[in-house]
Amino acid sequence: MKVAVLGAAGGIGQALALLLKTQLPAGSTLSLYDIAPVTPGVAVDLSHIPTAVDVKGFAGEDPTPALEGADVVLISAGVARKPGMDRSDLFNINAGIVRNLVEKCAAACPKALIGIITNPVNTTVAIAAEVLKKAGVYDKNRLFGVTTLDVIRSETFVAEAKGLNVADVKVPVIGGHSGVTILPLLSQVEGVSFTDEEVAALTTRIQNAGTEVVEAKAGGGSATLSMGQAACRFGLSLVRGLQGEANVVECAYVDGGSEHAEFFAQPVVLGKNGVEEVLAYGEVSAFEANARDAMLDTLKADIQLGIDFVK
Ligand SMILES: NC(=O)C1=CN([C@@H]2O[C@H](COP(=O)(O)OP(=O)(O)OC[C@H]3O[C@@H](n4cnc5c(N)ncnc54)[C@H](O)[C@@H]3O)[C@@H](O)[C@H]2O)C=CC1
Ligand SMILES: O=C([O-])CC(=O)C(=O)O
Repeated sequence: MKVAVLGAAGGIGQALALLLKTQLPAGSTLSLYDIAPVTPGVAVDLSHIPTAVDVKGFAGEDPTPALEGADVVLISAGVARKPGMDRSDLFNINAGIVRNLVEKCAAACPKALIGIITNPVNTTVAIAAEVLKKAGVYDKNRLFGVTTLDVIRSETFVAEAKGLNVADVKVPVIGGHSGVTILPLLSQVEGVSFTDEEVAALTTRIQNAGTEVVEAKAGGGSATLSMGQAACRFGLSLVRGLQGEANVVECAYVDGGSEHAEFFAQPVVLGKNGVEEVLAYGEVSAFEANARDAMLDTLKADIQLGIDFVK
């Protein structure tokens, strides 16, 4: 199994690379790429960790050598938020970065599963899809917006609020990955009930959790370590699916035929070809149905921005 990380010298990229070096199946190759010249050094550093995962590092303008033969590509290349910025403020720089990198993926590894971490995810995934369509290699089952951080935050905050063992808490998160488009389905958490006030407060905290980190880091960037963990969980799930493991389920932002929008985060079963099955997200509360309907104009506008950028 070959996993490529693009943006590998960054805050997320380095954390993710470390976790993958220690957790990918034996015999895997971890391929690190970033424009930053330090990247081969990051690979040398990781290569001294005694696991059966081969690490290679590439820098410079062209990611192609890092991408050849990749089964999974995780993209975190781009700029991160500073206090006062919204994720959409990253569009001007990150849209072009994602477009250029996905063009290279289309040429070098057209069958790879691609996970987009770079913000604004609601838009960058639409950009990636358009680029792949233009190249004639688009397969909707192989492209993912990585929204796992919203899931792990929800699990953490619910366990804290209710005094639960976090390992037992599962929270589906649907919609997209910014502000009101992030919708945790708290009504589906097993074994607990929440008051209306708790639902409102937890939902708002989960939606603003990225900003919580941006403000706490006070100009030093956004979530990197928790995102490294989230991307590792998602990347390992992609690998487990590719290896034929059954019942690998994650929430992800996909082109899954949703009635709500062209791209929508919801639970999917992962398999040998990426998305094996898009699962219905099930019953929702009245609060959640309202929040879902209220987000759709924002989500659709975010998606259209990405489509228009490439067309
Ligand atoms: N999906 C999600 O849940 C989350 C997404 N993010 C997003 O992830 C992105 C990366 O965040 P960080 O790692 O904290 O930023 P960072 O600034 O620490 O790292 C970004 C890396 O991308 C590299 N880069 C820039 N242009 C490149 C190009 N054309 N090709 C290859 N590499 C390039 C930079 O050299 C840098 O090493 C941001 O857009 C951020 O908003 C952050 C947290 C959560
Ligand atoms: O908020 C940001 O800019 C980074 C991000 O996507 C998150 O932490 O969820």
